[in-house]
Amino acid sequence: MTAVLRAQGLGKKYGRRWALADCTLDIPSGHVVGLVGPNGAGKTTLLNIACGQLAPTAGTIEVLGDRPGSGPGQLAKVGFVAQDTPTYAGLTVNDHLKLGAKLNPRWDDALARDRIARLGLDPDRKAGKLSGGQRAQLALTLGIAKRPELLILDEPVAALDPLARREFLQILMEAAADQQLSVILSSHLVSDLERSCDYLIVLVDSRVQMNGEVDELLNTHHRLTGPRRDASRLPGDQHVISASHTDRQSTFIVRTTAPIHDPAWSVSRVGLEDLVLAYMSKSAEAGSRPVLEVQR
Ligand SMILES: Nc1ncnc2c1ncn2[C@@H]1O[C@H](COP(=O)(O)OP(=O)(O)OP(=O)(O)O)[C@@H](O)[C@H]1O
Repeated sequence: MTAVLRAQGLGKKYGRRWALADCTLDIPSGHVVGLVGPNGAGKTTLLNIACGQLAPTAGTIEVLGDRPGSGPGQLAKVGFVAQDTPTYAGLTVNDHLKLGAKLNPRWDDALARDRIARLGLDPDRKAGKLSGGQRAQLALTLGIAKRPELLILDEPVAALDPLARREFLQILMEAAADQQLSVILSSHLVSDLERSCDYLIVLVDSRVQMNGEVDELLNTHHRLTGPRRDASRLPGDQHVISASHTDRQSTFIVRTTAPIHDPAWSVSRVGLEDLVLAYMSKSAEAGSRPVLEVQR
């Protein structure tokens, strides 16, 4: 399957500090990809590089087989909705659609107008007079009607109420299914990503800590609970992601593709949110950063 994004040793440095370091990813097409990580982890940096707005300091990146922003053909294939879902305050909804039609060679006007009608947005209303949620929906409509092969969204739901968030993600998932669109979406809200994404990247402290298809990640991570034991006594093929102990009991989250036969352990599945938190905690313990607060 073609890679939607392929990065090798990708990095971006501001002054002496790496905003993104040694990032190697190979994301197959046809996925809704969730990108999660604490504030300052490097998510926006990665997404800005992927859409061609930032040049990397190190490494290579290909998006849909080309260097990001390498020409009109590549730009037409990639849609980007930036973090603050930018719209032009002085232009009406209708003006935005006309602008979209002018600027995008694959523009689907019928789709754009249908979505605006479904959302109940007044075409004559200026974007500056829309609510934050309505502006986000307008920005998403522009992104979808551009008919890109890849739509990149940087925290698009941050300002939305829970219902608007759900509707927004619903529209996104419908578009991904109907248009065979690949999506990369950053968010702090793991529960939203759990509902909408089938591929996950966890980025902490400028580095990719975990990435892969959600089903595969859930199938290869296990919570082991049993009599207290040191992590060094676990089999070598059980990679320990997190460990906690009481006087008598140990709980580990491990990653392994091998079956777990040890009868001392009670083995259970790990939910996506716990898994994300385990990787974030692991990274926070290794460094000095606080763990991200994951909101519900
Ligand atoms: N223009 C810039 N100049 C200097 N440093 C920057 C610049 N942009 C980002 N950084 C730094 O790079 C790091 C990564 O920032 P980035 O915006 O990519 O993180 P993020 O994961 O998107 O964070 P958030 O969740 O808060 O949006 C941070 O330490 C940030 O301070």
